[in-house]
Amino acid sequence: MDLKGKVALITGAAAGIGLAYSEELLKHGAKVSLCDIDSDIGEQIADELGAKYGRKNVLFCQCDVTDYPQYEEAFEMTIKVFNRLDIVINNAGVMNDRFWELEVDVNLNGVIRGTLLAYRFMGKDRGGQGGTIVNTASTAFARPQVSTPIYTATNYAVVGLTRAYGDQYHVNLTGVRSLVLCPGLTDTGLVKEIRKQLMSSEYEAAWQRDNANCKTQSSEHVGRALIEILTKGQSGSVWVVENGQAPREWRG
Ligand SMILES: NC(=O)C1=CN([C@@H]2O[C@H](COP(=O)(O)OP(=O)(O)OC[C@H]3O[C@@H](n4cnc5c(N)ncnc54)[C@H](O)[C@@H]3O)[C@@H](O)[C@H]2O)C=CC1
Ligand SMILES: CCCCCC(=O)CC\C=C/C=C/C=C/[C@@H](O)[C@@H](O)CCCC(=O)O
Repeated sequence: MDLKGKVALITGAAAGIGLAYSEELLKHGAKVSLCDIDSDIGEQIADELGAKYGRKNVLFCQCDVTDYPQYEEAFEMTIKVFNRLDIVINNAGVMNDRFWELEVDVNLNGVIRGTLLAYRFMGKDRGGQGGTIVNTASTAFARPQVSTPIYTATNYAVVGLTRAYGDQYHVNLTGVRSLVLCPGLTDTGLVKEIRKQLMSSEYEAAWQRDNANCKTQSSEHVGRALIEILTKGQSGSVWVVENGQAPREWRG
């Protein structure tokens, strides 16, 4: 896929994996709409990336993915500024099973909102030009993270959503392809104080076991993997990126 001149909207773009996706897309000539709930860091990142890759190529939209009207405004603003939309990356996520309703609202409902909006603004059946949706899930969908059952459930659901919408039936109807990228343990700010992010402090032993054989990879590695997946991923495909290795397609 030639990314030059393409426009991508990325959620959770102010930090971690979303930021790495954004920078990699800019390096490949795309324009990015950085969407994040955190406007202080978001504006700062947009300034930094704008200085590096051209101010006209970077936009920041303050947006909470749990709030449909805010999310809708981010789509409208992106299209108003860049005049097109080609790629939607539903990446914003949290990991805290103690606040499980919020976790489900961000990690699953947020992806559903972003997917419905992507079809509305890019779907050929709705007057759009078609495009690509990339969802971020986690390797926890294939190898349950025992310490965080609810976080694990949201990732299962996102993979199911992507596979169903990724079917050729929806591609024929809308001209929109859907893919899912599942990173393994990645060095970001998702875990701040693990003790407070598990449902019970007794789950800490399970957390240690969950991660015992994982090699932490950088978010830049996941960013580079996105470009490979965008180039060769068929609609409905599921991509695992873990231990700093090249992306591999998961076939069940
Ligand atoms: N770090 C890791 O080891 C892994 C992360 N993932 C997934 O990758 C995605 C990104 O996570 P990381 O970059 O690691 O986390 P991070 O915490 O570094 O970045 C997440 C970003 O999302 C934003 N965000 C949080 N709630 C939001 C909301 N309601 N609306 C809009 N933005 C919101 C945050 O402000 C932050 O900028 C998540 O979906 C996570 O589940 C998947 C597998 C492994
Ligand atoms: C085994 C399944 C891996 C699934 C990966 C996830 O989706 C959840 C990972 C969540 C957060 C990862 C954060 C990584 C942080 C690193 O900076 C590193 O500090 C982690 C250290 C682990 C620990 O504290 O024991």
